Amino acid sequence: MIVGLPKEIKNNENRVALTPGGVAELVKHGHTVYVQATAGEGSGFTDAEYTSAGGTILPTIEEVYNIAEMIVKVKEPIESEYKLVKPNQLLFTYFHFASHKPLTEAMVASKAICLAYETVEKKDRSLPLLVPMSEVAGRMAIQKGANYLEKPLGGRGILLGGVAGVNPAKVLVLGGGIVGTEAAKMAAGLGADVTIMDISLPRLRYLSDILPANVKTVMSTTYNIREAAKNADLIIGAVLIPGAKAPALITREMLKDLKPGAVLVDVAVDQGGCIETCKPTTHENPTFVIDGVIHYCVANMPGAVPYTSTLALTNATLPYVVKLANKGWGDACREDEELRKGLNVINGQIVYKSVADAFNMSYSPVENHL
Ligand SMILES: NC(=O)C1=CN([C@@H]2O[C@H](COP(=O)(O)OP(=O)(O)OC[C@H]3O[C@@H](n4cnc5c(N)ncnc54)[C@H](O)[C@@H]3O)[C@@H](O)[C@H]2O)C=CC1
Ligand SMILES: CC(=O)C(=O)O
Ligand SMILES: [Mg+2]
Repeated sequence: MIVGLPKEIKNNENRVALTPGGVAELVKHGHTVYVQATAGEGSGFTDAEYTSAGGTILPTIEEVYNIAEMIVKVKEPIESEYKLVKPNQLLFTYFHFASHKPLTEAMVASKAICLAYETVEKKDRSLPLLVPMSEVAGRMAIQKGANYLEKPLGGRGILLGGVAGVNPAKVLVLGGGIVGTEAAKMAAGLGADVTIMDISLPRLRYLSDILPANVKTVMSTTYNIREAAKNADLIIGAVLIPGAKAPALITREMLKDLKPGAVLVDVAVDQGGCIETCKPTTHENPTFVIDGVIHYCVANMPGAVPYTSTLALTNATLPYVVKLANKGWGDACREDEELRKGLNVINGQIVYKSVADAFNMSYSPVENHL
């Protein structure tokens, strides 16, 4: 198969979807890989390394999209890329469709095959291609939150861990999945007073077992969220309903009861956010303030730490990339239920129910296309 590796063009997105090692693996299986010039630069990989791994460098993004049967990316195509996507071309990347109608409409119109990293799902319901980036973003959320709590950046001026004789900051984590667990661990490690909420009692039991004593587990209900939010210095949004738009757990109306200078980090922003006032921001301009509360809503947080994120992401994606290249998307998805769950758009039809539901668009079960 002819595989294309474009350079990411989202704001401050420094990751790349294949390392030179990944290219070598595809070449070993008989595939041809075209790499856009400087695609790996942000992650520390030179064009020469891709060439010696067996890849061919192309100067422009247009040439890469034009020649490739499968495009392997990190982030969803942005507007300038929509016109480059071809009918029957396979795109394997994060899409987060349910939070972005224009992207959904553009990919439907393109008649391409969109296989989304974030909905590839194992039998145990875990999301193997989301996990590594959620680990990164969960850990980063506390670094960012601690930073924006500093007075010169507009925050309350409280140190997460406090010091001897002074109370630590209160951190509220909404959602106890991968992002939430990593955030709670980091905040606890810094000595904060942490509360983590989830709607799953078995998950809360597990978290209560593994997390240290300065993390309390609490059932996620509107009442409990409202009470905990009033006292929180830092709130992390980390809920997910796979493929669907996130529920608004912190509403516009709750903001007036929050502490002035409190910080909200809505990691779930890529699925629309679980804080009603959240809208996507960029690494260049990451925050905005409403009612005296700082909002940090960067939709590609791991893009800022590409030396960690590119390796973590490609460790997880490469086996699936090789399988798709070896078998083609049809056979690969027929045989492999995990990959089949990743199919969101096929040839002009939405085949993932919660994406269709998010926009009241028509839905066509994936089985009709395999
Ligand atoms: N902004 C960024 O750069 C990044 C964003 N993300 C996003 O972070 C979000 C979370 O991802 P993961 O932790 O991997 O998901 P996950 O599936 O591991 O965890 C989500 C948790 O939310 C819980 N949940 C669902 N509804 C809830 C409610 N009403 N109240 C409390 N908990 C609720 C679920 O029970 C589950 O435990 C996703 O939207 C993901 O795309 C992930 C990585 C990077
Ligand atoms: C998961 C995701 O959206 C990211 O890593 O940017
Ligand atoms: Mg994202």
